[in-house]
Formats: sequence, C-alpha cells, structure tokens
Amino acid sequence: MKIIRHTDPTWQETAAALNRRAEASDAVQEVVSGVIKEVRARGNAAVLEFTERFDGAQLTAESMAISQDELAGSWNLAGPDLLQSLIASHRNVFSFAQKSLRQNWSGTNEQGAQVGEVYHPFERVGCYVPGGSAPLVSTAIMTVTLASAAGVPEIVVCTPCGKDGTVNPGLLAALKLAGATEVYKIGGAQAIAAMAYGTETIRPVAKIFGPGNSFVVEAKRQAFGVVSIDLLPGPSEVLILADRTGNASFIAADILAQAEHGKDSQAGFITDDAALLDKVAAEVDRQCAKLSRQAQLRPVLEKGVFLLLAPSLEEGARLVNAYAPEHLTLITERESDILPLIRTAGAIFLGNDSPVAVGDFLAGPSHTLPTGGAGKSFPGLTVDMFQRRTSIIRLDKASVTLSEPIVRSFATVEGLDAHGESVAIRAR
Ligand SMILES: NC(=O)c1ccc[n+]([C@@H]2O[C@H](COP(=O)([O-])OP(=O)(O)OC[C@H]3O[C@@H](n4cnc5c(N)ncnc54)[C@H](O)[C@@H]3O)[C@@H](O)[C@H]2O)c1
Ligand SMILES: [Zn+2]
Repeated sequence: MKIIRHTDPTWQETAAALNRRAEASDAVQEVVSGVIKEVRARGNAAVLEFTERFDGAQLTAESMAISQDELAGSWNLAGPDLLQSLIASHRNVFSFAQKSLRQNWSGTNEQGAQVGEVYHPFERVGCYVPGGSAPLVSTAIMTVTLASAAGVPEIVVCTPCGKDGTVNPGLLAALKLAGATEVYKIGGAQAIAAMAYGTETIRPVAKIFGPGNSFVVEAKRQAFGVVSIDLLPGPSEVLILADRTGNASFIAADILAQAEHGKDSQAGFITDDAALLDKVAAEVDRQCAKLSRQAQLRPVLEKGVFLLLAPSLEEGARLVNAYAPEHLTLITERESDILPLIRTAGAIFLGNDSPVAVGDFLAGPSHTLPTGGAGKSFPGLTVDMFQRRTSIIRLDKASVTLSEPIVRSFATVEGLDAHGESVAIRAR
C-alpha cells in the first residue's frame, strides 16, 4: 500500500498524478487494431484463431454458438441457491431500469409547431459479459436485463469460454433469466469486432454494451462509429472518502473486496483524519491474512492501493473529481456539504453501512460503470442507452406563417435562398 500525506514534500506531484485520463497503452491499441482488421477481413476463421490463441479453446463455427436448449438446460445446473439470488437481483435491476426508461412526449413551440421525441428500442444489440478471470454472472444481469427492460428484440451476448470450451452454467442461467436471445462463447477484442462488423455466423449489431479488460474496452473504442457504444467500463476500482466518522474495519473490508479482483484493479482511501488512516492501514493487513485470493490480492495491495491524508474533506472531494472513480464511498458527518461537490463518480455509496459489493450484485443501478478516469465524460449504464431517440416536427399554416420571417433571416445570412423560399411558399 502506498501511503501519501499532504505534508510530504512530493504531495503536489502525487496529487496531480491522481488526475487520470482513460487511454489504453500503445501496445494494447496495436494488438486490438490488428485483431479488428483480421476479423473484418476473415470473419469466423479469424475469430476462431484468436480464441485458440488467447483463450486456449478450440471451437468451430457451430460450437461457438450456445443453443437455446443448452441455455434452458443451464437452469437446472445452476443450483437452487444461486437461482434464488439471480431472481432477487434481477427483480431489483429490472424495476430500477423501468423507472429510468425515457417516455415519448409531444408539445408545441413558440410558433405553434408540434414538436416531440419518440423512443424505440434498438433492434439488435451486443452485450459483452467478461469471463477471462472469473465468470461475471452479475454482469449478465447488470447489462442484459436493461436491454430486455427497454424492449430490445435481439440481444446478442459474447462471453469467453474456458480452455475446455465451456461456459459456467450459472452465467448461462443468468443470461437466460435476463433475456439473451443469442449467446456466443467468444471473448476479447475478437468478440467486439465480430459484433461490430459481423461474421458468417454472427450478424452485426447496432450498439455494443458492457465491461471488460483493457483489450475489450479498447476494441469498443475503436469500433465506435461503425456501431455506437455505451461507455468505457474497464478494470474495476473504488475510492473511499471518509472523515473521522468512518469505520476502519468496514473501509478496510471494501478495499480488500476491490483488491481481490486482481490485475489492474485499484482502491484508494482519502481522509482528513490521520488516526483513521493508521487504523485502516492496520485493518487491511489484519483482514487480508484471512482471505483466500492471496494471489490476486498481494499484487494489487502492492501496486494498486493507496491511502491518502488530505488537508481537508473539501480537498479530498477535489481529488475524487480529478480521479473520477468508478465507485465512490462517502462517509462523513458533513454529507450535505460534501456530496454536492462530487461530480465525476460512476456510483456513490453513502455512509458506513453501504458496501460496494451490494451495488455489484444486487442493489438496482447497473454495476457497469466508467473506469480509469472515463467518469469525467461518461455516466454509468442506463436503460435509455438501449433506446434510440428520434424527433418529430409538424407545422400547419398558422405555425409556418409565424416561422417564416425567422427562417428568412437565417436563410439570408447563410446565403440559402431556397431554404427561405421553401417556407415562404407555404406561408403565402
Ligand atoms: N467497469 C465495470 O463496470 C466492470 C464491471 C465488471 C467487470 N469489470 C472488469 O472487467 C474485467 C474483466 O476482465 P477479464 O480479463 O477477467 O475478462 P474479459 O472477458 O474482459 O477478457 C478476457 C479476454 O481478453 C482477451 N485477452 C486476454 N489477454 C489478451 C492478450 N494478451 N492479447 C489479446 N487479447 C487478450 C482474451 O480474448 C479473453 O477472451 C475486469 O478488469 C473487471 O474489473 C468492469
Ligand atoms: Zn467488485
């Protein structure tokens, strides 16, 4: 763990380094553009080759698709305990999504023209569900459920398989419950390219959703334009901002829950209370010893965890905004002062009793959230991202007459006399 104090001589530089930008390394960009190029040119053959190279699985064009029977059968393999939990989580996520659906509306403008917005679900979307280091059963619920709630008829899912070519049955059960209509057991940049450009087996989608590792996220970024995308949800992270009212054991538990994701995940703790900082550091060490995923925890604790003593909670909030964390936990007796200052967090967890893990699995908002600083430009996944909006305009004689002089002056200055005439001809 890195410990940083505002009294350190290097404080300014360390604080400035927390101001992140979401960009993939040159190496990742290069690998991904190579994969996309191959998949565009050679379709299935390239997808299958990359699956063998990166996932160690030998698939064929037929075996890369999971049949509806296999999907339905997963329900019996998943076990009653997991099924109950999937159903509970799905209920919360579906009901949250229904509340944030956009509705059609229609009104009149100042000239009396009818104006409004109409929303339709996308016809065909792609959801990526990560599976490289763990089967992200929860991500199936947290993306596909929103597509279903928006009424998308064709929901394609790609998720990587293990070396033996299988996908965790619990993950398949979650996909079935959430409403996936096609599932392919491919992952990484090759899966994103297949959904964006299509192959002999996978018809292209209009928009791609869902989190993944740096290869997946970079592939979505490079496919943007051919398809639209939701956001850039990469390796998971948490930041905790607390004053003296923070519970050191709870805070340490959340840091460790984050660190066990392993690899590129990050956890930070910012406080204005020096005694709390020391207690949290001691608690992290104490609790870590009892956990099972030491291989994932140790490297993250070494490189990806920092504890920071800030001169004030306001300065802490400024650092939070610069960092733009995926998850922020805010614990303070001055919540009404500090909460309004936070502008870039993907999701905010309030108070000592709100573990991030409940947001990961159950609470209701999608856990698919911007990471790596992308929170400055992107919000987390919402159901309306599965709705395509269009606008409606209708005029009549009265409103066209009232609009005409205004159009004429724009047309004159822009030198577009046919525009002016197309309105005048109706107003006369
Ligand atoms: N931000 C969010 O909302 C959110 C939610 C859930 C998960 N996540 C993150 O998603 C990530 C999932 O990552 P993962 O790796 O477990 O699964 P993944 O499915 O995203 O990635 C696995 C794929 O990456 C490809 N790959 C691996 N190494 C490669 C290489 N060297 N070159 C090219 N391709 C390669 C492989 O094709 C493999 O199928 C985690 O970092 C997790 O934190 C984020
Ligand atoms: Zn998590």
